Amino acid sequence: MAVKIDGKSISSELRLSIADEIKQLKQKNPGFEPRLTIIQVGDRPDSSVYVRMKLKSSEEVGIRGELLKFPADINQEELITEVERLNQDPSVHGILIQLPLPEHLDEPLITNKVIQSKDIDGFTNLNLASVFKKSDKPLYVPCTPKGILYLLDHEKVEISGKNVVVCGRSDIVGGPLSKLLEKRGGTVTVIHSRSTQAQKEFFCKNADILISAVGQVNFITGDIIKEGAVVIDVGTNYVPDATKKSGQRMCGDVDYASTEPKASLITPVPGGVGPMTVVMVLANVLESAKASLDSQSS
Ligand SMILES: Nc1nc2c(c(=O)[nH]1)N[C@@H](CN(C=O)c1ccc(C(=O)N[C@@H](CCC(=O)O)C(=O)O)cc1)CN2
Repeated sequence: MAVKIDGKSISSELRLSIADEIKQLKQKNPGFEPRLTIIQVGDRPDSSVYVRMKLKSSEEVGIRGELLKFPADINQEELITEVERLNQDPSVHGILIQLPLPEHLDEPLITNKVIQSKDIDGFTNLNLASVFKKSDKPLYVPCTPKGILYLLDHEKVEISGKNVVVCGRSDIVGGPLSKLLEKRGGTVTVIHSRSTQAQKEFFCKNADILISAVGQVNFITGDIIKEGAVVIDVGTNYVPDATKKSGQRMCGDVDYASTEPKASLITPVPGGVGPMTVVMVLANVLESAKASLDSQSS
């Protein structure tokens, strides 16, 4: 039986320590006020949930969080003008563009408009380049990969020398995460939409650490994992559930029932990686606000 990695309680501990640090910085530096601006375009219910969680957590730790919400049909130039305005505002330390954006908007182009010092999601080309450069360190590690690395370190999981499989190659999770794990000494294989079933099974069966971020229910089942593997589930999928008021239930990519008995450590969904993503937004905003404080005093 696996030990469950409790992302909810680990993120709560970290949130408390962030709150404590902000409180002390405010005492020493009157006027210090970390500030996060979130841009949401449209009304996707899942995005609204994540945005609310980020704003609520910001408030809890002493970060001033605010939401700029735009209609789904906003014109691209208007949105870019807003980002550029926030880039120029010295009181804003973090700019977060909630993804996904509506189809007509060029997501890579828009996320890349955020000035690097406020790119607390870590999605700009400059920041991602430093994730991929062997000897470089990114200014901000993207929040979900940062949360996963924190969980692995918290549970004292050795990465160096291990077979690590990352399922998914998105710009938000799989892409940066696979590189960060490789930088930490893991031998990393990426499984993606063009991988064959045979490749998927072969590599997963040999994985000491298996991370799934594909957004597909039951993508990982117990029969394709190695005995004792560490399994990290990044999936946020919804399946119909008549017992729930909403008529649906959240689940990950991993079939928990068949995987948990073989794994050594496993993250649940909900309550695993998701809460870590939110707390890492706070951690990155705090880093940005501290950097701006340092630049004022030097
Ligand atoms: N600009 C960004 N957009 C998106 C990101 C991101 O990192 N930056 N990631 C995802 C969604 N996401 C954050 O925005 C996110 C997903 C899930 C959770 C979470 O805590 N989930 C809970 C369950 C929540 C629920 O009840 O619905 C859990 O897993 O326990 C937080 C953030 C895409 N967009």
